[in-house]
Amino acid sequence: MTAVRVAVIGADGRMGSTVCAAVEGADDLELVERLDAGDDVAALAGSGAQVAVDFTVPSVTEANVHALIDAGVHAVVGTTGWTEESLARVREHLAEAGATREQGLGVLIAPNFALSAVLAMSFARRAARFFESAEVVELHHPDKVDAPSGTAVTTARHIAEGRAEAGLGPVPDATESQVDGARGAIIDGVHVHAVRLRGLVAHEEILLGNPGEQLTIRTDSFDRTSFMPGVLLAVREVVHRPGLTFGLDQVLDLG
Ligand SMILES: NC(=O)C1=CN([C@@H]2O[C@H](COP(=O)(O)OP(=O)(O)OC[C@H]3O[C@@H](n4cnc5c(N)ncnc54)[C@H](O)[C@@H]3O)[C@@H](O)[C@H]2O)C=CC1
Ligand SMILES: O=C(O)C1=N[C@H](C(=O)O)C[C@H](O)C1
Repeated sequence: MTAVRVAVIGADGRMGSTVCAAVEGADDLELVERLDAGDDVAALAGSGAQVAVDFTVPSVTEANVHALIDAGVHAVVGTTGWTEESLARVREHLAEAGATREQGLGVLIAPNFALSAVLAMSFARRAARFFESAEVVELHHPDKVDAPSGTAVTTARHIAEGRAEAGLGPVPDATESQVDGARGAIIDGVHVHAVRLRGLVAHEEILLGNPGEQLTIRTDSFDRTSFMPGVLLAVREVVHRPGLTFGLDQVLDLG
């Protein structure tokens, strides 16, 4: 068995360092490069790396992915901050690169690699059509630089899709006046609230309400090792998935 050669970008960070340890602990993977701020991603072209894992910051991750496509290296990305527009640019770049390569390149971007979070998002999507109200509360460590979390943004979008397919209108809300931000961010019509608290890692509650009842879907990552099985699965899968894959649910066949 030949090991898949892996590079990690953001290797000095909380997630990147955990990914390096996980790759080193996997018999079928080999850690060949650790990159962090100031290193040249384009140099991976000659490094022998087959897959690069990016856990950096929202402001640089898209540029890293384009550099990886140019370098002919598959990408697994956990960094947040992706929009419909930035995803479309990656899709287009991959299509261009694929046309000139025998086997197309794969990019797999997932807002959350923890199984509990992936399932929570999937359950929320399925439950959304049955409830009049839906709100998302995400809770994270205070060193996180973006809010709301990528997971919460994706969860809100899934809920909005489920509601739209069922023909549900806006969530009920009689608020006429508020202190700025009191009702959270509104993403596709779904209110999203962000808590930052020392001691937390990554948590989310999805609240779904009807007259006289509530469904709460909660996911907790108490430790960054919770993301590692998903990251390693993505590394093994991305080489067989040309084009852009968004969300680990696609790999797990959750729909
Ligand atoms: N998809 C998922 O399951 C998860 C996603 N995340 C996301 O991953 C990202 C990183 O999170 P953390 O590791 O907690 O952050 P962190 O701040 O601990 O690590 C980021 C690392 O990226 C490095 N970096 C910054 N600019 C760079 C550049 N241009 N090139 C290379 N490296 C660069 C920093 O020096 C730092 O070492 C965030 O967007 C976070 O939301 C975090 C946990 C799980
Ligand atoms: O910054 C983090 O820590 C996390 N970021 C991701 C997000 O924004 O959704 C995933 C997880 O919530 C941890």
